[in-house]
Formats: sequence, C-alpha cells, structure tokens
Amino acid sequence: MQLKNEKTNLLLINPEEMNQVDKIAMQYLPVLTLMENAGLAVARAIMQFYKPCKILVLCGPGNNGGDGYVVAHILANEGWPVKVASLKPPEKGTDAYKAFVQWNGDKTDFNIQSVRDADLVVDAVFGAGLSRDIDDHISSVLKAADHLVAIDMPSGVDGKTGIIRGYAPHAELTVTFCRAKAGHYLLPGREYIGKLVIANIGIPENILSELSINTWLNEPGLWELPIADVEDYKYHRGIVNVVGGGTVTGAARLSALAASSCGAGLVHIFAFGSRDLYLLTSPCFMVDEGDFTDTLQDKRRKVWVCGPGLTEDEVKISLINLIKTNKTIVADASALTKENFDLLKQCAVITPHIGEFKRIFGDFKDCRIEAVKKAASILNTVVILKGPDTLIASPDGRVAVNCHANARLATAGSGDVLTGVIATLLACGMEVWEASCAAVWIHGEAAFLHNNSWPNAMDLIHNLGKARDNGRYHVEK
Ligand SMILES: NC(=O)C1=CN([C@@H]2O[C@H](COP(=O)(O)OP(=O)(O)OC[C@H]3O[C@@H](n4cnc5c(N)ncnc54)[C@H](OP(=O)(O)O)[C@@H]3O)[C@@H](O)[C@H]2O)[C@H](O)CC1
Ligand SMILES: [K+]
Repeated sequence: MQLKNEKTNLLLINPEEMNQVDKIAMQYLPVLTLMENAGLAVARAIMQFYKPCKILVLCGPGNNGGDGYVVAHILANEGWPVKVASLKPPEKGTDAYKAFVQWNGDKTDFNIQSVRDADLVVDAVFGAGLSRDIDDHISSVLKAADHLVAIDMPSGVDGKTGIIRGYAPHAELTVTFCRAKAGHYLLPGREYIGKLVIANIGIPENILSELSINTWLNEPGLWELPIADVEDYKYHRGIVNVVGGGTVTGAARLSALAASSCGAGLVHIFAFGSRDLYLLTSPCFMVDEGDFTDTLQDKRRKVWVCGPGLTEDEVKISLINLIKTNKTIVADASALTKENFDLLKQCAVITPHIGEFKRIFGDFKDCRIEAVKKAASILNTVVILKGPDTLIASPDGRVAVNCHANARLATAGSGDVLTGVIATLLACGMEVWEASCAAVWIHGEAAFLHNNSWPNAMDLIHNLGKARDNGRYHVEK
C-alpha cells in the first residue's frame, strides 16, 4: 500500500503556495525550463485529445502567456496551423518575454474575429497570476470560443477559491502543473475546468514537503479505513450512541441505521421518548430511556451523535451532560446554533451546511477554505462544511475538499446518514479529521452506488457497507 505517495498526490496548492514552489524550484531549474516543460505538456495533451486543426493561442502578459508561446511553437513545429494573439507583450527581460520573442509564426489581433477564425483556442491569458476581475474586452474574446483548452486555469477562475472573477470560459481541457489547485475542484470553478490533466514539469517533489501545504483532495489514500479483523469483537468495532428526540424520531433513527449499516459494533439510542418507535426501527438497536446521566456513566459508550431531530431543550440537556462526561460528540442539525457556540467548542466534529455555518460564524468573504479553517481553529473542532463541494477542516489547519459526491445526495435525511457514518469511524478509533474525511467520501460513494437513480436516505444507508469497502479497496488495489 502506497499511502504516503497517494497522500502527496492529493495535495491541492493555492497560487501563493505555487509562487513559493516556483521560487524554490528556480534554485534547481531555470524558470524558462519550467515554462518549456509546461508548454510541452500542454501541447502533448492537445495532440492527444484533438486532431490537427486551426489553433489560436491567446496570450496574456505573464508566465501563463509565456507557456502559450511555447505551445504555439511546438504545435507549429508539428505542422499544425497556429496563430498567436497577444493581449499585451510580456515585459522585456522576463522569461515570458524570452518565449514571446521565440515565436516567429503567424500573429493576429486579440479580438473576437480571430477567435471565430480558429477551430480551437488555447487560453493562455491568465493563470495563477489573475489579480482582479477580467474586463469586458477580454471576456468578449474568450466568450467567442467554441472549443477551448486552458493553460493552468481557464482565465477568470480564481485558483485559490474557485470564484469567477468577472467571466471565465468553459474549457474542454485544462492542463495544470505539478499539482491541482483548489480552484480546480471548488465550485463554481470546477464547472469550468473540463477534463483536468496534471503534468509533471520537473519541479522536485521534496519542495512540496518542505512547504507545509495542508489542503488535499478528499480521496482514499488521504486516510486509511480499518478493516474487519479476525480478532474483532463488537466493542472493538465500536459503539455508536445516538441521542433520540422524544417527538421527532426520523433523523436520529437514520443516523443510527447508518451507523449500523457501515460497520458499527453496536448501536445504542438514548430515547427522550417514543422508545417503542426506536425499538421497532431495527432489532439491531439497543434503546435506553430514563436517566440520561446514568446512561453516560458507561465509559465504553464514548461516541455520541447529538442534534438530529432534537428540540432545543433536548439539545441543551444532552450536550451539557455529554460534555460533562467527556464524550466524543458529533454535533449536527438542531445543535448547530450561535447560542450553543461555547458548547460546540467541546464537540469533536460539527457538520453545518452553509446556512447553519453562517448562523454560527456569520457571513464570510470569498474564500470558503479560509472561512472553514478559521471556524475549526476558533472552535478547536473539526468542521465539515457540507455542500456540493464539502470542505472538512481540522483545528490544526488541515483541509480536505470533497468532490466525491453527486447532486442526488441533496435529499432529506442525507445529513443524518453522514452523521452516523462519522460516529462509526470515530468509534472504531480513527483520528477525528481523517474519520470525518473518510465518512464524507463514503457518503458520496453510497450515492454513486445508487446507479442512475435517485437515492433517498434509506437507499444511501443500504449502500454504506459496500461504499465503505470501496474506500478501502481503492487503496489496497
Ligand atoms: N510551476 C509552475 O506551475 C509554473 C507555472 N507557469 C505558468 O505561470 C503562470 C503564472 O504566471 P504569472 O506570471 O505569475 O501570472 P499570470 O501569467 O497568470 O498573470 C499575470 C499577469 O496578468 C496580469 N493580470 C492579472 N489579472 C489581470 C486581469 N484581470 N486583467 C488584466 N491583467 C491581469 C498581471 O498584471 P498585474 O497588474 O496584476 O501585475 C500580470 O501582468 C501559471 O499559471 C503557469 O501557467 C510557468 O510557466 C512556470 C512554471
Ligand atoms: K489560462
């Protein structure tokens, strides 16, 4: 198993970090060599995915444009009809300028007509150096392209946040270098990338470990799931405890069923009422009622789900007592209020969707990665910001971006299922952030396993065991 390598392959770099990488890389290789390698990688990808056709390379004034001149050069040498349109020539003395002066093929104007005359546009206008919204002239030119390959980023997609700065073209193919950037996976940017190719341009790998980059794509390899062991017994597999509301019971039952289906050794529900309903949900559940504080004395019952289906009072009573007895708490739903801020500081994981997140932490500007990192650090709790590109942040600064999910997960009870999976992985001893990342992935996998159909929360639960195995199998292959 090559866990370590898998993990570094999953690193996501932001433009500032990439800048640092470049600066260190210059000690090993000249920037022009990196640029030539970058251009070669883009040209190769184009030759792999397209038949020879009329190419227009749109070049900006920075190194992204520099890469573009190199691409033009290589494709023209291969006999492709290539024209270059420069937004503005690079400054004299720069590496991009060296690439610019080497282009002695056809030049044309940076305008809509030039784009219309081409079959395929190479977008080398802005990459990591995008610093502001792009203007109307540039966007109208990019907009005219029917088929577009982006170098590093479609111009206008912010590499750090995935936010669109004014306008961005939809690329069919994006070729980036060294590692993917967060903006390739964060929405809305992710929708503009097309197929993503990550090319090695000779940057030494040790540079990445020297910089403490701590953002990853959430895929198996980032974490390792425990397997069923011959010596397993139910307490070793882990006990998941769910606080069950007295009146609204569905959410807690879904969390408990999820835990039961994805490998918990034992599932308990503490019922504030409606005991029979909880009992009838599954013969696998142990259901307790009566004095909650008595129940908490059992030290083996460490991991608790608190929030789904609970009233405000039930949340208060249970959170306060769970904290007093030093339990590992996964807080969700009704527990996630500003009023509970201090109580949430004592939880292991909280799982807000964007509305709940803003309710607790207030609104934030631009960068969701920064916002969720800050939230995790303030609370000293793992924060899972749920959404189509769920972010999982640890108080120590680690963040994972999860794209392993589809829109069909947006169904009632889906969050309760996730909570149950997180608790299961905590109960079997996984580290909190890794358990949270793995649970989010398994949850997404459960939706993918429901092929071509619309899973409800029960369908997701049904798929969890297989989904968990797939998370393991992927690494063992
Ligand atoms: N290690 C690697 O990955 C390598 C990557 N390479 C490529 O280099 C670019 C990054 O190059 P950089 O020069 O830092 O930046 P850009 O080329 O993306 O753009 C900077 C210039 O663009 C101007 N700019 C930025 N935003 C706008 C805008 N909205 N409108 C107009 N002009 C804009 C900016 O002007 P300033 O006024 O802000 O200074 C710059 O002139 C990376 O993406 C890769 O493609 C290298 O090949 C080496 C290896
Ligand atoms: K670009």
